[in-house]
Amino acid sequence: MPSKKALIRRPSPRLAEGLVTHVARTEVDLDRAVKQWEAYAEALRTHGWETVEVDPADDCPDSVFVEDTVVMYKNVALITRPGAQSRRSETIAVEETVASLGCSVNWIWDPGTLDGGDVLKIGDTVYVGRGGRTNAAGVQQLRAAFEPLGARVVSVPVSKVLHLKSAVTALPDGTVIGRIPLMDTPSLFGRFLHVPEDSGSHVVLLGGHKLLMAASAPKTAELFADLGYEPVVVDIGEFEKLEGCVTCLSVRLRELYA
Ligand SMILES: NC(=O)NCCC[C@H](N)C(=O)O
Repeated sequence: MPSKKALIRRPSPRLAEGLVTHVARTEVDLDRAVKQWEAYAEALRTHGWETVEVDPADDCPDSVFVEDTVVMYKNVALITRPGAQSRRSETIAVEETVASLGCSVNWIWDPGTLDGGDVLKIGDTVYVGRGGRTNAAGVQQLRAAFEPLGARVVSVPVSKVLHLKSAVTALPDGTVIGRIPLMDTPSLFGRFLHVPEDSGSHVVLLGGHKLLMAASAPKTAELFADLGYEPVVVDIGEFEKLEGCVTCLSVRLRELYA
């Protein structure tokens, strides 16, 4: 049965210590970040999503990026084993939350590593980025978890950005959107639309024609509006300083049976 729940996680007081890999570190304003996170959560609720807060992990600077800790396929929650050691304990409370919501739970095990930001689902095709955070064993374990449920798993090399979804996401009709210079192998994706801004590559599908997008991509928002979509714009500038994007701040649970 379709559900509209979205996991979110309050920023840690140590957010400013979050990892940076492909960008230079700039100072993060925690108060502003908390306000941006609250507005992000409000945007989800305004557009019909019930937000479910995972207990905060105050000692984990990157815990607000909850997407990296769990991948949903149907009603199965695959608890990840994040590629960055400092993020491993983030999964504990996430597992408790998804189990309490009635998900079936599965896990990525050592030696596998996988970040949810590397997983892009388009219908039953599950693209997985093999890059800085997700290794070959993680890809194999993802296949083993989801292919028996009907998924077709396509692995994609990622070397230029943090995660696969730092470079590409998809519109409701399945068109992949992104920036060719950020992609290792654009030819792996079928229908592709090049967007004018790096952060325009990221959309969260809110339902219908609504796309949650970052305020830092105004030209892309204009392009999508012109294509008949309805951009819902949020300022996530403090999270972008840590290589976060709109996708990584929530996990939508659409097929719960509870
Ligand atoms: N899925 C995502 O895009 N996650 C962003 C994670 C950013 C965090 N600073 C990290 O490096 O892990």
